[in-house]
Amino acid sequence: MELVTFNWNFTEFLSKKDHFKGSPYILIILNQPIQYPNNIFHTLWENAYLRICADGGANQLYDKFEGKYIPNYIRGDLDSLRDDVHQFFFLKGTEVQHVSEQDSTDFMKCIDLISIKEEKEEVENSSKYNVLAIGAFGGRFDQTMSNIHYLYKLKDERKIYLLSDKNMTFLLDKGKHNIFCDREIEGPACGILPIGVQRAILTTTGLKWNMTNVTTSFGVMISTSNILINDVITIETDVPVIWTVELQFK
Ligand SMILES: Nc1ncnc2c1ncn2[C@@H]1O[C@H](COP(=O)(O)OP(=O)(O)OP(=O)(O)O)[C@@H](O)[C@H]1O
Ligand SMILES: Cc1ncc(C[n+]2csc(CCO)c2C)c(N)n1
Repeated sequence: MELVTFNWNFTEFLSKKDHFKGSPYILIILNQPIQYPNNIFHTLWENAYLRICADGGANQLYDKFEGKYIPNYIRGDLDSLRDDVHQFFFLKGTEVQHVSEQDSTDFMKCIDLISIKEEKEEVENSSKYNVLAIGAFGGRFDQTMSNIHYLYKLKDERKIYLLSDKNMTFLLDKGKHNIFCDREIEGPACGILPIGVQRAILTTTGLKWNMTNVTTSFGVMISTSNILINDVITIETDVPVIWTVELQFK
């Protein structure tokens, strides 16, 4: 059977607003310090169709930029959102949504909001918004793993890019992938992680250590500390795996 081909181009999100031709995306700000250079954050913010803070993500936005950027929504169980930040953004017109349910994270609650809006706007399945979630990796390993878990849960729904200032990560579903890299920003280090699967059979091009029908599996062999050597990386996988690449903003 013909394998599905997917194309990925993260750096299109970094083109200046007037030149942005990528698919529309929604920016979710998670609760980790915002450490991008200001111009990079500004571009990610400006290019986004909507901006949502997951609970304490609003504290990070407020502390870093002192109210220069006003999100459309703050959503979560609101156990991390500070009162002063709540009050400030509320008065500036942000819609603050309290969802008390304790079986999904604030990140997932933000994705739920996107689905609710898409349903209302009658967005077709093929045009669902991509998501760029910043602050996805950091102190707590359970939070980091939960963010990755949602890549699996939502893989048939939309493209989700998990970001920190040092990493960019997304899920490669079963099939063929062309990953277009801007090596001024992405790499050199990268990895392909067979998380959530027994094993993955991988074939790659564009890496220093390529694989041809290699079985990778935790406890046996996984490809980490690999190196980008082309601007286009191709990866074929028989099951979903995680692609991760380091970022360097100069
Ligand atoms: N240390 C971390 N590493 C990675 N992601 C994080 C971390 N801390 C928070 N996040 C992300 O930010 C979101 C909002 O986090 P926040 O700290 O405001 O709420 P929380 O109550 O600790 O988390 P939750 O209720 O979602 O479990 C989380 O859902 C998660 O996706
Ligand atoms: C088996 C199981 N483990 C942990 C939690 C707790 N939990 C999961 S997500 C979340 C965050 C809510 O903002 C919390 C508290 C649960 N419900 N079920």
